[in-house]
Amino acid sequence: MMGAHVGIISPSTFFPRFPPTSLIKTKINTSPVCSISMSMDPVREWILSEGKATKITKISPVGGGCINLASRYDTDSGSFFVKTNRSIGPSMFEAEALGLGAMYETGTIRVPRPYKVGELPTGGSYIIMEFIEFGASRGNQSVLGRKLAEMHKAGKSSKGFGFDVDNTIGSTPQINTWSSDWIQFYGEHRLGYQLKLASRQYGDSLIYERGQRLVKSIGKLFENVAIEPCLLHGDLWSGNISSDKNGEPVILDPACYYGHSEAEFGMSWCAGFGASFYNSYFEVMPKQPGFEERRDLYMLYHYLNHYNLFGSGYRSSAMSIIDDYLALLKA
Ligand SMILES: Nc1ncnc2c1ncn2[C@@H]1O[C@H](COP(=O)(O)OP(=O)(O)OP(=O)(O)O)[C@@H](O)[C@H]1O
Repeated sequence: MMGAHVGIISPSTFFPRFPPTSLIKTKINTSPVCSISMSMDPVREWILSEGKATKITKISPVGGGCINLASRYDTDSGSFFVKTNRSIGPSMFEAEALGLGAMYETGTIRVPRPYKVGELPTGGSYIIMEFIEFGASRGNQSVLGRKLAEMHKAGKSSKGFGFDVDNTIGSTPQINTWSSDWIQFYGEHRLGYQLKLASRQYGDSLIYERGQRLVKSIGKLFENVAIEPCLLHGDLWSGNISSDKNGEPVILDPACYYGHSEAEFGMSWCAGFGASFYNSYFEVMPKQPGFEERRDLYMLYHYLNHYNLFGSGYRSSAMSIIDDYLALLKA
């Protein structure tokens, strides 16, 4: 999927709101008042040109995020969701838009359609995407499981495991260098990266050494398993799962890459997936041999990330997963 699509999508255009006009050079209103305000405000400029609005009727703050400032723009052409970050360049939002775009293109689970990423004239960056009106409930677990599995099934990669850009998991860099070997990819770019970070920032040589010993032995957990790269949301926990007004599940705020489908459950300790979720998921993506034995391995990445992001409260969870595997694998 990624190989087929992202290569041809320019990060500066992503998914134009109205595809037929996407190749037509945008006609910008050049009346004196507008040209001053629009050049100072690229979000407004995009909404009033490619967004096909003639007026913005209301801008309201949207709470809930930690990293960025989020707003809803109501216009005579519908509503837009905009995130801005005053201190960092557009690469974070470009990666988010590429991830949303890749998931959107599978035509499976609902995700906001990304429209535009760019730099703010005063420094920082923005992303404009489809505004989704969320419903009251968290949505149907069984539908969520099925749609997620459909996304995993549809989102294929011809480049192996990885993604076209690096992105972030929380605020930690997530390295997505393409690899044809999942075990190498997961060992080096997921576990290995977090272990190095823990060693560097906390001087935690114990977790580093034991973790690296585990990395060398994880191959045994994948015997007789065929692993295909699947498009993953990458950070699927309850804060990134919602439902629209019709009760359809929506997933947000991804850290996408192509990986083993089971890695999607690495945040399941914060996701509240129940039996109906897994039953529906496995009807579409059958459970592979050894699934249960790999569950903690996939959680380990996220526990290590939480340790690196939030401190020692998560160290013991990560360490006990490592120790249990070292004992199981006699490593
Ligand atoms: N497309 C959307 N349409 C409407 N509301 C959205 C949309 N995307 C996100 N939201 C709402 O805006 C809030 C903030 O968005 P998000 O979580 O993406 O912010 P963030 O600061 O980038 O991320 P983080 O949660 O990692 O801090 C979310 O909690 C959600 O309620």
